[in-house]
Amino acid sequence: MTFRLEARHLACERDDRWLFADLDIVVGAGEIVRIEGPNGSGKTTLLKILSGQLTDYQGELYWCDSPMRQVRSDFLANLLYMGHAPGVKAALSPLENLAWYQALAGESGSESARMKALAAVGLTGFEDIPAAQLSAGQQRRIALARLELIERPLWVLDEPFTAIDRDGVAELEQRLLAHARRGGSVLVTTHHDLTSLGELRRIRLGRGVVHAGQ
Ligand SMILES: Nc1ncnc2c1ncn2[C@@H]1O[C@H](COP(=O)(O)OP(=O)(O)OP(=O)(O)O)[C@@H](O)[C@H]1O
Repeated sequence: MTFRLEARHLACERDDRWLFADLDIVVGAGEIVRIEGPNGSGKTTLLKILSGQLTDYQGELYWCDSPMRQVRSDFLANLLYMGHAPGVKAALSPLENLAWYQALAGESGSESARMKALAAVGLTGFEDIPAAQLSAGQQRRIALARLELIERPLWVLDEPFTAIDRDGVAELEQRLLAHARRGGSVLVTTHHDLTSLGELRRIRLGRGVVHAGQ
């Protein structure tokens, strides 16, 4: 699996303030890259630009060395994006939510695969309970089950550890590591330490000042 997401001279302005400017990013197979910065520094905005959800920016995006606008559907077929809200339908059970995610991804999948994914995130026994009746951490775990269920090489994860307990954080860290070791890559924002992942590539955003680097 070889692939490469690249941003060149990326810049984005909000309310007459540059969130970042002249930002160069390359993410290749097997890499975990952490986007850092204080609240309001532009992490979510950057992830939305990199995942093709926002177009009001300057600079160029490339997927596997081709301009993004020429290969957008190929890029999206390789992307799994998780926003900072869990994106769970409250009236649906965990099993139904996973079927919904699969439908959105253009996949049908089997119930046994969905059960396995829910077991992997600690939701065995809760498969048929409406998500509205589950805790915030359990709802987040439904969303995280996507990482088990839908195979995509590039993960873009905005605060995936929110509401997750300590054991869950450790498990998710290992999941990110395993994905990178299999040749996948991860772009992640988090306020957690991620100590078990060792030295990560970091991109630091600051208030109106850009600190980009390894
Ligand atoms: N659609 C929008 N219109 C105008 N301003 C916006 C919009 N979206 C975000 N902003 C502003 O851009 C700035 C960056 O927001 P963003 O959500 O990217 O920050 P963040 O680093 O992810 O913050 P946090 O750590 O709090 O999640 C904020 O000041 C926000 O108010």
